[in-house]
Amino acid sequence: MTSNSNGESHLAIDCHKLDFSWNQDSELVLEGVDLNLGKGSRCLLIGANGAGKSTLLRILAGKRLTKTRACKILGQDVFMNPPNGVVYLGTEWSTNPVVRSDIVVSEFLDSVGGYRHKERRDRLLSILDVDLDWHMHQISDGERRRVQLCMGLMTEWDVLLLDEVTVDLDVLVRSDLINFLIQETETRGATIVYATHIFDGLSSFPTHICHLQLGRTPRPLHVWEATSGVEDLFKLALQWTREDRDLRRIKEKETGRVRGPKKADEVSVLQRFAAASFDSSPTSSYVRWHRCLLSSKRRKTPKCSSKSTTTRTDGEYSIVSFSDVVD
Ligand SMILES: Nc1ncnc2c1ncn2[C@@H]1O[C@H](COP(=O)(O)OP(=O)(O)OP(=O)(O)O)[C@@H](O)[C@H]1O
Repeated sequence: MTSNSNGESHLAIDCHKLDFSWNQDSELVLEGVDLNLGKGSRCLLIGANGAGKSTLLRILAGKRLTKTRACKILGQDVFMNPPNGVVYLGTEWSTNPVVRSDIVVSEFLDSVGGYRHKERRDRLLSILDVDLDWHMHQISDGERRRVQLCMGLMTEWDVLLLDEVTVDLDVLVRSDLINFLIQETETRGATIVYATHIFDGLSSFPTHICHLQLGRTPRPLHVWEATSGVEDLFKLALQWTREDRDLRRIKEKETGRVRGPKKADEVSVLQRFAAASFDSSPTSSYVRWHRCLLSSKRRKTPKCSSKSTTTRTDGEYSIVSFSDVVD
């Protein structure tokens, strides 16, 4: 780690050869990931779906334990000794029932300390165009996102970890927010890592771009030229994501895994049933499907109204004509 004469780290984020797997015996989801960012950096995290971006951000936020102590923020271990001033904002927040309950925004923000940061809170309320009188259960997804951003950004953070949280903002609010974030890094030396697939309005945002390829960082951090346009950003992301897909296909072929449609003989009985009967009346078919499952569990053999249309295959019932099955 780079440090000054006082032993303080120059790096806001110092992640070295990070490995992570979800279970002890499962494949590594992150392997040898390196991410070193100086204070004041703004890094876009780019990679295909499933590359590990959210996992990495959550590890940096100290929300997931890793076997090795590979990640430091502001010189401190992100899990064992997490530093103050790290804010993580992810998409899962909006699905929490609490933030969809009948609570007024002003009370909600006060409950997380908004009154202590009134000046910043008021600035963010203007930027994010938030009405303090909104009720959380009566606002749109984008409006709820704005409240989340206001809540998360009210305190003076040193490191901000963003996971796709600006995609549902309207273009004006998004643009004002991006300008606010740039200002925060330039005036206070705060650092941002932002995982996104949407690059509109972001060409002036990054100082660096990190490519996360199937859980690895295959190339050094890309230094972004402030003069480059959004098309350059999009082209770069497209090129990297194509590489990711080609590599993934090679890897999957090696292990015999294939995406897309399966061969006919691999399609399960129930899938065949679903395809055959959902076209006419999905709801009643669904109900009948459940009834059949229940009756097959209860009576071992589903009862059929007319000729016997069931045969047993590997402990399951193959339903030839499902409309014949009655409760
Ligand atoms: N709770 C979990 N248990 C097991 N595997 C998981 C879990 N959550 C995610 N994964 C797997 O970890 C890998 C990385 O997921 P992650 O959500 O970090 O990807 P991502 O790059 O953020 O994707 P996206 O762009 O779609 O948001 C994926 O293969 C995913 O299937």
